[in-house]
Amino acid sequence: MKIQQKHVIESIFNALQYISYYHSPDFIQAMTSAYEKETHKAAKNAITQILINSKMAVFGKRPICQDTGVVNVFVEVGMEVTWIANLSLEDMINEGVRQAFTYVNNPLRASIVKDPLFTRVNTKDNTPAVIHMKVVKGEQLNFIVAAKGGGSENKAKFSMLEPDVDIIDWVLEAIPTMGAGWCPPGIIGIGVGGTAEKSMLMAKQSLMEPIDIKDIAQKSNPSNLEKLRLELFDKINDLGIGAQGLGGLTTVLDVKIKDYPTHAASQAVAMIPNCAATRHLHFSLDGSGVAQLPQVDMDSYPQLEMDYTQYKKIDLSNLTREKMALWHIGDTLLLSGSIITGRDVAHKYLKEMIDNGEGLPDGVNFDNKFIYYVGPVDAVGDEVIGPSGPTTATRMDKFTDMILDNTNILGMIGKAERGEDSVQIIKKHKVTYLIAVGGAAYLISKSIKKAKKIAFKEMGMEAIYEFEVKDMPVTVAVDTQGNNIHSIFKDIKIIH
Ligand SMILES: O=C(O)C[C@H](O)C(=O)O
Repeated sequence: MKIQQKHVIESIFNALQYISYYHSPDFIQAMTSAYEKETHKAAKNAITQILINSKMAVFGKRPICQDTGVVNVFVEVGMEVTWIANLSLEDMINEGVRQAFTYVNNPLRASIVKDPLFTRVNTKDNTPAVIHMKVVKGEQLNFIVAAKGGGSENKAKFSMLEPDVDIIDWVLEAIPTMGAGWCPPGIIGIGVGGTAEKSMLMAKQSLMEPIDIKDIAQKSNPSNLEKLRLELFDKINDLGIGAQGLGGLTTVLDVKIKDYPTHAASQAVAMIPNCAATRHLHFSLDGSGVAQLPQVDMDSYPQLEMDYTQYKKIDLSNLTREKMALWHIGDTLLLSGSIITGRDVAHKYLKEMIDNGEGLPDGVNFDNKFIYYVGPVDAVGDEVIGPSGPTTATRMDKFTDMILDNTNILGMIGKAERGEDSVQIIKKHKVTYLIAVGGAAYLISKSIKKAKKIAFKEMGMEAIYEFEVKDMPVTVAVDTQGNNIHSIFKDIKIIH
């Protein structure tokens, strides 16, 4: 049967919409068992939010995470496939991406910028996808469609090791340098062998496999690669990094490894983490129509609710530095009041304006406010704003002194650890750094009651908003005395 272009486009569209709000059942199962065994309070709270958020996303048919990802597609093209098409396969895939990211009922966040070295202009529809094709025997197309978050992709590692270097040592040294910006608990994908680029590709491909480490552990006769996976799984979790880097029992839900023959002189090793918003879907097209996507059994989600009794309510409109000085790391708060958003590009522009003597943009006033590092998904229907989880604060470290020296800000809200310099600046200014849970974006968005763009309005996800929040759940990560909840990373050079 001939493969029809419209079936490819529609299947890609459906797959991307589907994975924007469905975690796969293996992921839910693995995260649920991480929840059940977690004994560290802060980590358990983060996993609880991730699981509640995941279920809410299904009911709302809205993205699990505001970072709806860069689209990665792996396609196997059967040698006997024939077509009814006038676009190239690459163009068909990109058309599916365009339609999925601009779909009126569930628009996803356009995160892709072109001309990455210079203008970095947003392509507005999240194209192009990163596509890998392989020609295989047969008469069908096999697709893996993934949406990979930027925070986890940023932490990819690669080394050309000497052949006798133990990769366990390399992995255990590299993992802490990734900090928490990759939103653990997640999955670590490793590629070993081949050439430099082949190892990277294998690391990414390995992340597309189902979570099965528990099954491997039950095997009476695991292969050498499986034994290595088990050893790495235990040793990485023994590092104690935990959910969101808060210290805990589960940092990884699985460790995947792919290998390939290599040059006698080489041992290429690549590692790519996948985050708490791991999203990928596999389907085939044989010419008979659009791919049928799996039905999800909602009973596979745990019955969890937020325990608001653990939280202290904070009215931001009458918060003072004296009151804030009583907060301690690990305190869980429900924020109500006005906060201002801003992420990478906004910080860059704010710095330029301050350096030029122009001051802050009209309408932006940080006095006694928190800045929230977020790039939201656009609102749809009667939503105030789409999913709005935190972005990696570590990238904003280089702006911390600029912001604190030039505004009367009370603190920052983001995710992951701050660098030691930022912690000292936070302490000097007697402000705080709060974290929201990366991977709980839809849940967080429900605490945003008003959202108004107030600066850089044409910059899509990089615009500055004023949010009016009611009971937004956060945790104190750096307090006014400079105590740091992410002290596990204190002496580690985080690479970001
Ligand atoms: O872009 C975002 O919203 C978040 C990003 O994926 C990050 O983890 O830093």
